[in-house]
Amino acid sequence: MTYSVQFGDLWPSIRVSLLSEQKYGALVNNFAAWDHAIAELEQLSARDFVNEAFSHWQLEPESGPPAAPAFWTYSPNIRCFTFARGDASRFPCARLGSMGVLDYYLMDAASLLPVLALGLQPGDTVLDLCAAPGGKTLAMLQTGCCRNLAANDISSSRTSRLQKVLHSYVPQDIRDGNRIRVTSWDGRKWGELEGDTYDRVLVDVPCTTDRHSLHEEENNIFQRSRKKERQMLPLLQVQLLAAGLLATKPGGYAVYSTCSLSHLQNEYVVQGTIELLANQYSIEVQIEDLTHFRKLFTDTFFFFPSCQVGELVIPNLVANFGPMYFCKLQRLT
Ligand SMILES: C[S@@+](CC[C@H](N)C(=O)[O-])C[C@H]1O[C@@H](n2cnc3c(N)ncnc32)[C@H](O)[C@@H]1O
Repeated sequence: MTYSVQFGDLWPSIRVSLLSEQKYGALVNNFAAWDHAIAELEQLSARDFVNEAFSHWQLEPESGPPAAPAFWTYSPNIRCFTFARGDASRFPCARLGSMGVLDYYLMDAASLLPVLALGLQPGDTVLDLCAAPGGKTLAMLQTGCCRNLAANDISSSRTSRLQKVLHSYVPQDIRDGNRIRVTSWDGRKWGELEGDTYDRVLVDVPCTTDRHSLHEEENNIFQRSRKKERQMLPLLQVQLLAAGLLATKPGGYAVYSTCSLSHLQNEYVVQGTIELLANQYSIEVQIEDLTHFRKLFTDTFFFFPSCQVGELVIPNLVANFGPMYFCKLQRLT
């Protein structure tokens, strides 16, 4: 009922897509023999939507981002293969390669957009505040940009899943070095723990996980017994985003993301947090315009056309990715 009001004519199509099988992307593991993985994925007629979008932009700059430097603010070295629109093929399971790690990671391709938007640069110190099970952490590691990466999640069982993902995809010498730190703390306290510390912060918050909630009975967030928790979600999201921004260095960037369609959990949280930081901490935060980003990936995803801040990928039967909301913020002071 809420979403039919929020999305109007678009809702029936979003709804039927949410109820249908979702599409995946295969994130190529640069720590494996990636050339083999790419050859295999190309044989399946999948395409690397990230690099295809960038090459298309270079050939036709007038349809791409307004100025060349904007291009380089995307996180580099990420390769993710998807099947074309309308092609509902599935990827085979990832295989263990000669380097002892799996060759690709299957995830909702829209989940890469927050990582691409974060715009990692070589030598960055990075915080992933709500990291488990670790798809986005792995994507950030693929960029080769992280001088240090702190991956945190309050749930110890989910943190174990994150450790397993790292174990399966990242070689031991990189895991054992002091570049990756995995913790299981309450992210809401991060501003007090490590204020003004990180160049880039990802705040991929707990939400109503709309697609998942439609298909999974167990521990469903829409159960009557979890009503209070559900009502408190926007507050928790504001607290986590505020902590993420406090942990960001002045001049650094944070990306807020959810896999919910709800404006209450998306745009309202962003706007509420900006006000909170201004009023309580006199910290100024600016929202980055991602319109060019939407244009860049318009061949792969359907975007909701009327977001006031941030971008929202909406599920569609021929490109059944998302939902994924993301908003990029720069901490100015
Ligand atoms: C959407 S999931 C993160 C998905 C992850 N970023 C990925 O790409 O695989 C949200 C996560 O937030 C965690 N979480 C919930 N409350 C938290 C808190 N107060 N501090 C840190 N993490 C929290 C949950 O345990 C959950 O794993």
